[in-house]
Amino acid sequence: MEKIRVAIIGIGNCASSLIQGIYYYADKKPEEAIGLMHWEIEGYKPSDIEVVAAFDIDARKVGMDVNEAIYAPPNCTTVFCPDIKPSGVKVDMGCVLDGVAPHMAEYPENHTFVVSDDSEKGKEDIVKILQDTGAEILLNYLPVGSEKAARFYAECALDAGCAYINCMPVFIVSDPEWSARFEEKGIPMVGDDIKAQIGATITHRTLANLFRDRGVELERTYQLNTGGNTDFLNMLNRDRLDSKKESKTEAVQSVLGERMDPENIHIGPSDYVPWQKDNKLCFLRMEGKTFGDVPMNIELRLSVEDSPNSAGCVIDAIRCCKLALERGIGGQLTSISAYTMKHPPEQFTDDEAVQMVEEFIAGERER
Ligand SMILES: O=P(O)(O)OC[C@H]1O[C@@H](O)[C@H](O)[C@@H](O)[C@@H]1O
Repeated sequence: MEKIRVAIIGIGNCASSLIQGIYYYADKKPEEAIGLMHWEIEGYKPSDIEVVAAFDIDARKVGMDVNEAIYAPPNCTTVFCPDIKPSGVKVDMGCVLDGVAPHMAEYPENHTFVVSDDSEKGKEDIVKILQDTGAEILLNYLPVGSEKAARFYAECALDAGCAYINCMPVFIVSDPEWSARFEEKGIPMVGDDIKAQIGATITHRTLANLFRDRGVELERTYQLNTGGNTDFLNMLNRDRLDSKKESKTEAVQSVLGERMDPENIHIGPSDYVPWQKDNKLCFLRMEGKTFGDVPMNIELRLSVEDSPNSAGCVIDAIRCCKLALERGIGGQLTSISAYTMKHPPEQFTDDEAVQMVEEFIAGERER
């Protein structure tokens, strides 16, 4: 099978889980493969993904082989595939822009953040690397709040002719102007903001759907999230959270039909607890009224390792993106975006999205 050539921006925990997964599933038989939504997508297995370029700005990773950088601090996710051989792909210094929150340098030792003193790359350098390495897909794992950097790399993807998968909450794929530019060039895009396999968002959406289907009005709800990875540390800076909150809230609101009064819905990252490392806890409460106007509520606590939970969706987004490249489809990929992203171009229920993805894979729907 032909390889799917991917370039990654941000070699943090999410990239670590994804790359570990590529190797982890390589020597598995389909019947042994646990944790995948699809073993094969039109013949593409997880191990058909190849990382051909990598960008970061942290001195602890730049210059290192990408297969070693995935275990370097501050990465702290579970290692389920140790001792991966070097790939020969070095982590290149990227472009900083707003990719680092100012408070990052102030945090405890394992998070002490030092920007590499390698010279920053400009757009032309990055486009050249993408072209020289034959990258077909550019995967964006920048930190929440990197509005300028996310758009900068999207421009690089456009110039290099690479598909763009946007795993974080800057609205690019869901923006019709950006999508039109990608469509014009025949380049597909998937986004925005990854929705984990069994994460806070899909759990909250599923329960909201249940309330709606069973005629129970959801009157008040919150979703509080804590974690100890760099994502949660970064999100201590409230100024970086606008699009994150919008993405997460809209993902739940969209299932309800009627919009809730913003006072009655509170969803967002809530605190950084260093010892939790990549373990994310989500505390959910939903209050409603059943038959006869009688009140009820649900309290739920979800505990997941954040990054493998994200990789389980990205592994399918990459393979669907490859199908679009082969089929010459440019612009927003509606079905896989609705299935794997919190803020897709168009929201569908998760049941509808799963069906749409199967139709897309089978070639029965264009996007
Ligand atoms: O649990 P949710 O709401 O689906 O969100 C999950 C994802 O949200 C993203 O914003 C994080 O960067 C990922 O690490 C994470 O897996």
